[in-house]
Amino acid sequence: MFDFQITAQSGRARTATFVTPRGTVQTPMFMPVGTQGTVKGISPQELTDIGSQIVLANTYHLLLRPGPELVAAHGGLPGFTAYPGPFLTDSGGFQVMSLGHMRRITEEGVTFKSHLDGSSVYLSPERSVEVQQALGADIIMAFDECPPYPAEREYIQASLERTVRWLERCLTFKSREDQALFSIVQGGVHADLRQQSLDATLPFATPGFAIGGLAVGEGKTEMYEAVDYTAARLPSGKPRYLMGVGHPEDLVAGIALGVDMFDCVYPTRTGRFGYALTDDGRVNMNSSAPRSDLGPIDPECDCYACRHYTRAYLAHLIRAEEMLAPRMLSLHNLRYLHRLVERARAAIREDRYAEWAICWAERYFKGKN
Ligand SMILES: CNc1nc2c(CCNCC3CCCC3)c3nc(N)[nH]c(=O)c3cc2[nH]1
Repeated sequence: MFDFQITAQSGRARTATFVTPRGTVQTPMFMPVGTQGTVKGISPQELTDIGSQIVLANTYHLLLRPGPELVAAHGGLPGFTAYPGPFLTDSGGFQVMSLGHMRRITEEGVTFKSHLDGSSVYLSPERSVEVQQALGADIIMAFDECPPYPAEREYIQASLERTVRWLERCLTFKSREDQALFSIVQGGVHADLRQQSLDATLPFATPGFAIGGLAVGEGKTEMYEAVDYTAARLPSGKPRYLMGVGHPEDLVAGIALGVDMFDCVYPTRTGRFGYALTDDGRVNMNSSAPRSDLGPIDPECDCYACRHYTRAYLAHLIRAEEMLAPRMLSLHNLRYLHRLVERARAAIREDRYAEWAICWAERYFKGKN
């Protein structure tokens, strides 16, 4: 179980298969985000049709509503959502950080106020693992702290040391053998703190490792430098998961640096806002130009929207505030990212990833200044 086998390599980019209890997946992969047990507006059948493999859900949100007991009563997330999985759940650490003022962090854990009704909620390494075991995901995440950006070096260092102590508590408490717990490397944008987090985290030899603490407002250069440094020092025989990333160019760059797994709300969120991803950049479907365009969003895309609808029809739906619009743009954007990583995997297998990535980027950024 959780066997990770590299099948091809091109520079630091690699393709691999990863065995989970609910299916063997191909990496590099993009994982759609289904915060509340649904990828907003997209059905499980549609997710499968567009090539989704692992879907994410969130401990924080599902703990608050409907509660882990109800999900467990369905046999876990697959029974609850009708998506067969595999599933990955985040530990709630990030969401608590992003709640800002509404939380208090101690060595024991974090107390925060529910964003739903203001009630006091408590998360700790043990409670996070307990909830994730009840939710029944195939991959669960260590309860960590993702420091805010910017943050003092001293804070980042103290935080990463606590995150390692929390990791040990997660592993001590964990009782299910059919779930892989991934540890999370922190350290902000400081190479020496990244190294300290690596030195303390690697000995736990978890089935996979995540690069955390990034995509929180630091510049792209700082993010890529931290990803470059960390990914190169994670074991090559285990999956590397870059949390919360990202835009198409971030996936292409991350794969070049040896990252295998990505998640981000971007494709679905920007789709709901009326933006469509293409190889020529992002298209604003809210503007006037698409209204008279009888072509598809992307002639090279095979998704339902691109096979059935013109840009003009979708622009009409947006202006009419019809719910099919955000659904179809989200579906297309997810398919775009799945196709992007499918093409990346093909380029890796042909050992021409660098050439493919440069060619993709030249076209993608041609329209942008
Ligand atoms: C967007 N940027 C970003 N996201 C991060 C996330 C969240 C990743 N996405 C999770 C899904 C979103 C809702 C359902 C699960 C991070 N998560 C953790 N635990 N630790 C990070 O350092 C961490 C760091 C992150 N940076």
